Amino acid sequence: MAIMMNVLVVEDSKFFASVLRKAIEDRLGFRMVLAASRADARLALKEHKGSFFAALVDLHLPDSNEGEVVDDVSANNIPVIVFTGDFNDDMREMVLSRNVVDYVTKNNPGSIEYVLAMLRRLSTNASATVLVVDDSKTSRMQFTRLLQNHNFKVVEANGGEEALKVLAAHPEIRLAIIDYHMDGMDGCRLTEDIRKTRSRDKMVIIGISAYGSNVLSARFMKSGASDFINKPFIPEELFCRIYQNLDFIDQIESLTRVGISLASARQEAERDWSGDLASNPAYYDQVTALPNRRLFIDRLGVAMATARRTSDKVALLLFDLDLFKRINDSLGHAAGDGVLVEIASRLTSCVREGDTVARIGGDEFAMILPQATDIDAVAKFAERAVSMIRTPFEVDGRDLFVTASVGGAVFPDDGGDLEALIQRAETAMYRAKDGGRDAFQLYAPAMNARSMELLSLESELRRAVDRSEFRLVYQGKVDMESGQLTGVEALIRWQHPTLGAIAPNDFIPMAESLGLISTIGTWVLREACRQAMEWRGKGLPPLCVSVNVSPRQFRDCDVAEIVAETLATSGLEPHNLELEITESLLMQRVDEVASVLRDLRAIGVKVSVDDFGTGYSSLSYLSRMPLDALKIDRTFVTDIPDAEDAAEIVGTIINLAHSLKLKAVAEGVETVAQAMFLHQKGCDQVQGFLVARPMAPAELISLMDRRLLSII
Ligand SMILES: Nc1nc2c(ncn2[C@@H]2O[C@@H]3COP(=O)(O)O[C@H]4[C@@H](O)[C@H](n5cnc6c(=O)[nH]c(N)nc65)O[C@@H]4COP(=O)(O)O[C@H]3[C@H]2O)c(=O)[nH]1
Repeated sequence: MAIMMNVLVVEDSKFFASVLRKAIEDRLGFRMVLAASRADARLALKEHKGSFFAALVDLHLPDSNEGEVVDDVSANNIPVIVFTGDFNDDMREMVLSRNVVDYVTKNNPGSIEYVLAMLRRLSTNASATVLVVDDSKTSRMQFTRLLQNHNFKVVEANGGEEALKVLAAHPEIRLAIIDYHMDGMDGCRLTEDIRKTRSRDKMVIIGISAYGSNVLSARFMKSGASDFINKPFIPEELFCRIYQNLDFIDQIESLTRVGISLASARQEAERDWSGDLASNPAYYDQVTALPNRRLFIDRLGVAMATARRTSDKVALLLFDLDLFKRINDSLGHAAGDGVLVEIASRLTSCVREGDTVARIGGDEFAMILPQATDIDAVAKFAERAVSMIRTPFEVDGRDLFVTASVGGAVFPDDGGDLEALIQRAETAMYRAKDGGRDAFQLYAPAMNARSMELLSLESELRRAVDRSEFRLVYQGKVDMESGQLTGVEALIRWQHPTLGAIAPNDFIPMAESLGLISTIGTWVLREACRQAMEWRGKGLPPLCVSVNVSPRQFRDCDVAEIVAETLATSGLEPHNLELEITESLLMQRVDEVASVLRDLRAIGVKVSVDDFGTGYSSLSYLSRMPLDALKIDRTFVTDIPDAEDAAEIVGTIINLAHSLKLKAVAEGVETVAQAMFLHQKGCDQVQGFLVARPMAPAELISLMDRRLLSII
């Protein structure tokens, strides 16, 4: 079917409309259909149904609220670029929550050029087909939705074998996104098989995995993948990689058209860029101008080969920024990019000539230090780098604190080949994270056994759901005035057949990235409500039971509906159920989340914000959300009463909660001194080892009529 190259422009300024018409029609040769109001836009969508490949939408229109036209256009499956005057934070959040392709501020220099480049890209996408290979239907659907937002045509395959058949039937496919973990043929095998077909040597293949990023990335690249992304990722990262790779292949294709072979075309393309190497998107990250993952793998290979000849050592350091996603979620991607640029410049400033600093993933950096004979010096250097990252810096007028977990491994002592060395450095990095983050850890052989265990956990986690290997423990919450139990928090444990009880921090992130969290979360909710009713059946007083709900559950299923259904089935009164949500959820897709929270409030269920203080909540959002309590994060409670900063923060959160008419709950209370400080500051409830450890349901019964805390 021929694609009509029409662009819908919803714009009430005659000046901008005429500038855009000139640019879109004269320079790009597309037809522009203008609508000066929401009413006009609706008419145009009806009259020209199916003919728009993109829409440019101004948010300030005489007859609509911000966002309404975006919704009208998106409902017709047309990719939207928001093109508007000044943006404030609320508008940015609103736009991002609607999955628009991008937003552009009209008066910025170069904004028209940028819009034209995007329209050109969207028109090309309209004829480009992408293959998504994943054996999880939810993941496939998510990729498809994202790609269709950018105008790509998408075909899906449920596994390796099906993918090969689809490729044979669709020669037009230019790009494949392939998950690593699939039953039968894994993603790397599939990539190898695809590359064996001559006609597919120029296809872009992007490998995806939820776990074990750097080792797998090396494996994927060796199998012939063009790039690799770690799940979870932000859509911007995915599209940045897709476009960089498609652009690179376009350059190669234009060279091969004039008779140059693929290998020499690659060299040619590199030479072409050599004047300004750092802007070559195939090898350099476009945000920080550092070498990207592809060039990093290449340089590490060269450093190791050289060291093998000269009997030298090479140190590899992997940096993972702690909780970086929160900065992106809360402050926006521009602030996130600012942080990355600053970190890149700090890391670059401390290396010697011949060392490599690379950005190898969304929040991952790497350093290659050749001739690293003195391991103590490497460790000292890495610790200095960790403390440099920790120094606060200003982004958009705010002071931000970023920390990194760093793992190091040395060639050839810790690993004799690329894959092994990366895997060891990564294992050490995870150990630094597990140990409390903001630290450097050098690889030690004993770590490997644990990391191999965790890798194999992934497939077992899928099976654990069917085999009912989960159980819940309950931790009491105590009222500060009466000292009595007021409620319990349900905490999940995975009872692994050989490894024993596994803590949630070791598998919940994995469950989230594997798309299993909704199934697990629904089980937790049902089991907690059932348990609450069982206690009641034994004649115990009613207790409010709290359940953690991960942000992914809000995205993947209708939480309010599941809650209503569970309450109806179990018979638990709504006011005896509380959902604990994360602070970062409040900052994502604000309107959608607020509406689910309102539905929950209408049912009568309570909602509290967990780990409060670790994100960057905006007060305006907080006051708009129907909430019941703020739970002060354990990291602050640990440091009270002695550390002044923590004491101040805790006091402020308690006051904030009270001024928003919410309860303040402190978690992780371990000492009497902490409890006394919290009481003095007016905290309403406490939870922590001081009053009760998480325990099995039968044990909890003994606490129910005891005074658990006595402050005065
Ligand atoms: N050091 C110290 N620790 C204390 C103290 N009091 C409580 N804790 C621990 O702090 C965590 C409190 O839960 P959370 O902040 O909601 O943090 C939870 C929650 O975010 C998540 N989680 C647990 N169960 C579920 C679940 O069913 N669904 C989801 N989505 N997440 C869950 O995993 C996190 C960790 O859970 P746990 O390992 O059970 O760890 C629990 C608890 O055992 C104390 O005085 N000192």
